[in-house]
Amino acid sequence: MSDTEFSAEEIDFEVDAEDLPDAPASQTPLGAPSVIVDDLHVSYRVFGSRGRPARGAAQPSRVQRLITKARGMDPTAGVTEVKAVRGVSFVARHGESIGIVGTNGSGKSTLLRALAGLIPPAAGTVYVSGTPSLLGVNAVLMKQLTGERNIMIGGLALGLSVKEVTERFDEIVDFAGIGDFVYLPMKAYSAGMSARLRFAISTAATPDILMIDEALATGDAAFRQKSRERIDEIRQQAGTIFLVSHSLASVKAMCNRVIWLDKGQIRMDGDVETVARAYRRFTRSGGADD
Ligand SMILES: Nc1ncnc2c1ncn2[C@@H]1O[C@H](COP(=O)(O)OP(=O)(O)OP(=O)(O)O)[C@@H](O)[C@H]1O
Repeated sequence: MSDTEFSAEEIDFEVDAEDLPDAPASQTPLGAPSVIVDDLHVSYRVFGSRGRPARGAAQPSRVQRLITKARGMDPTAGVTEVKAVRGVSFVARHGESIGIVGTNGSGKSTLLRALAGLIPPAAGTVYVSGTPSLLGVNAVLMKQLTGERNIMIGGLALGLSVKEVTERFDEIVDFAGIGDFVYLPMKAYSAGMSARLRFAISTAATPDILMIDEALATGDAAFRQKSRERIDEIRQQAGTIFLVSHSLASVKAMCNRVIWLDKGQIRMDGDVETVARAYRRFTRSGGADD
C-alpha cells in the first residue's frame, strides 16, 4: 500500500498533458503473451484486529493465539482477511504498456506485487514469461549509502555484472540528472531525485517485464519525457510495461492499454481513450456508479 493517499479530487488528470502527447501507436507488433493472470485472488491477514472478522475469515489457530498473547496482545482479538484482489484475469503481451488505474485501496499495488511474485496468491495463478522487475530496486536501495553505492547494489540486484554497472554508471547518473549528488548519501536527496535515480537504475537493464508503481508522480516535464522515451524503447524491444498511476495524464502518455480496478476486481480493460473517459466520469461523480 502506498504511503500517499489521494482523493478523487486530487487525482491529477491534466498534469503536463500538453508536454506529453499521447503514446503513439506501438511500432512493435504485439508479441506472444508475457503475463497470464488466471482468476487471481490475493488476501492480507490482519492479526490482532478487533471487531467482527470478515465473513469467511480464518480463525486464529491455538499457536497464533499463544504468539499473540506472548506479544502482549489481546488473544481474543480476531484475524481479519482483507481481500485485496478478487478474481482478476487478463493476458498481457510483449510490446504492451498497460496502465493500472483505480481509486485508493482498489488493489493496484497488490496486483503489481503479486505479478512480480512478491506476494503469494490466495487462489488463482500468474504465469510469467520473462523476468519481472518491479521498479524493483526499491527494496534494496539504502538511504544511508551514496547514490554511487546504490547504483551498484541496485544494478547487481537486477542481474547486471559489476562490469556492466560500471559501464552504465555515467548514463544512469545523467538520466537521473543528480550530478555530484551521486556521491552523497541518498537520505540527502529530495523525493524527486530519489524517484529519478530509482527509475534510472531500474530501467538500466531493459527488463522483460517492467512494473512501475507511482514512480513517475514526481519529476518535471523534461524527466517525464525522458522516462516516456525510455519506456518506448523497452516496449520496442518487446518488453511489457505495467504502470500504476493516479495520473491519467501519465497513463495516457505512456500506455496503450488500461486496466481499471475497482474493489479488487477488473471494472474495465481496453484502449486508453475509452477506459480513461469512463474512469474520469466515475471519479468526477465521486465514485458513484452510473
Ligand atoms: N500489508 C497490508 N496489510 C493489510 N491490508 C493491506 C495491506 N496492503 C494493502 N492492504 C489492503 O488491501 C487493499 C488494496 O490495497 P492496495 O494498496 O493494493 O490498493 P491501491 O489501489 O494500490 O491503493 P493506493 O492507490 O491507495 O495505493 C486495501 O483495502 C488495503 O487496505
